[in-house]
Amino acid sequence: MHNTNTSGNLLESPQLEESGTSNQSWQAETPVYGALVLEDGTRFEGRSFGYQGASAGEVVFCTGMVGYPEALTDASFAGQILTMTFPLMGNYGVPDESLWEDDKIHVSGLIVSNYVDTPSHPQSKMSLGEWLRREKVPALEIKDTRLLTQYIRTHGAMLGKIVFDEDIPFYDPNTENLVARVSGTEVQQHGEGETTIALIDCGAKRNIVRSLVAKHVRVITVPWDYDLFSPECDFDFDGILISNGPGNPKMADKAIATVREAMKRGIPTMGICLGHQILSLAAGGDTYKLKFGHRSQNQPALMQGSKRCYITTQNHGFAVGTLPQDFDAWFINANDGSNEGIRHRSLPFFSVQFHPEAAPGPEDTDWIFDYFLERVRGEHE
Ligand SMILES: NC(=O)CC[C@H](N)C(=O)O
Repeated sequence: MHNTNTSGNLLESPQLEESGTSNQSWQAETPVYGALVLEDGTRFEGRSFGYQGASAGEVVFCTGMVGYPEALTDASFAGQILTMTFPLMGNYGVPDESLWEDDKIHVSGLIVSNYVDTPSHPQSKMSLGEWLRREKVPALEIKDTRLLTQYIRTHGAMLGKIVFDEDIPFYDPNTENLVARVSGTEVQQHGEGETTIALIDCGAKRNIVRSLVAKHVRVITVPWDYDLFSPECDFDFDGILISNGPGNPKMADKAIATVREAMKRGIPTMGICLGHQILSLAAGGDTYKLKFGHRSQNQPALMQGSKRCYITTQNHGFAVGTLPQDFDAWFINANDGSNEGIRHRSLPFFSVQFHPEAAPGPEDTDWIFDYFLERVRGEHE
């Protein structure tokens, strides 16, 4: 067990300073300190710049340089304490909600090395700290995020908690059906077009809908447990897209059952991230938990049968291990060889572990949506 102070040195015992009143701003005269405590007792002391309230979850790290507004509002991070490894966070503030990936922050907590409280960007509406305090999400500046990241890389994914004066129990988000918590509860229509895609919302990033609507598609978003094949479903659709989402894919049983039925009926179906895992499980494959996951905007995905390597946005802790029968690996992660996509040998069923909608990150794999739409419309040879 180690303890670190704000300069990353190992300490003998926790050195929590006296906390001030709740929700103190960064400029407060008395800085507020808290600690990130890992499940093995390792402790990182840090200055608070978010909400002053304890929070527990799984500690993960993201090596992207930018994109914190998108990451914080990505529902796939629900139940997770996110560590940003790039050393400066907050410098471009927080944009208007129309640029977020959902209408609220989903991370359980945020850990950074250096927090910048004076944003400089024409689109900034508020500082990162102000946003976190407003949404009651704790955040610490622990300085040595490298030590924390190396620790997780060495020991594997870990539970953790951000604490102030009061202790709380650890919480494992992967034992709960988080998809049910973040999925929309209503059927919603977006955009206009001759092609209709039913989007199973497991915590869908908004850029999935934006990307499809920009391609003149009508998108009907349905809750994760909606039965697309029940007589009560009063709309027609040409293809199904399964979204990203939080937690262990095996918890999303109703979505898995819907996708199994869709494939039985031969309906063109595509999955993104959690959707990739759900499609794989529905087709008879299996998933497992990676040691520490892939979270960044520079994950290399090698397209099988070619020399192409796409630089992709990713945010996942689980992966597809056993491939379903009659499917081939479509993409492989160049860093660790794990699966990044599968494709049925003859039918229009396929999925990718990375995010073709990006947000944040490179738009290089936006063509996957076109690939899907061509198959939905029967335009491919
Ligand atoms: N971004 C996602 O859809 C994440 C999928 C899943 N929750 C995982 O961590 O692997």
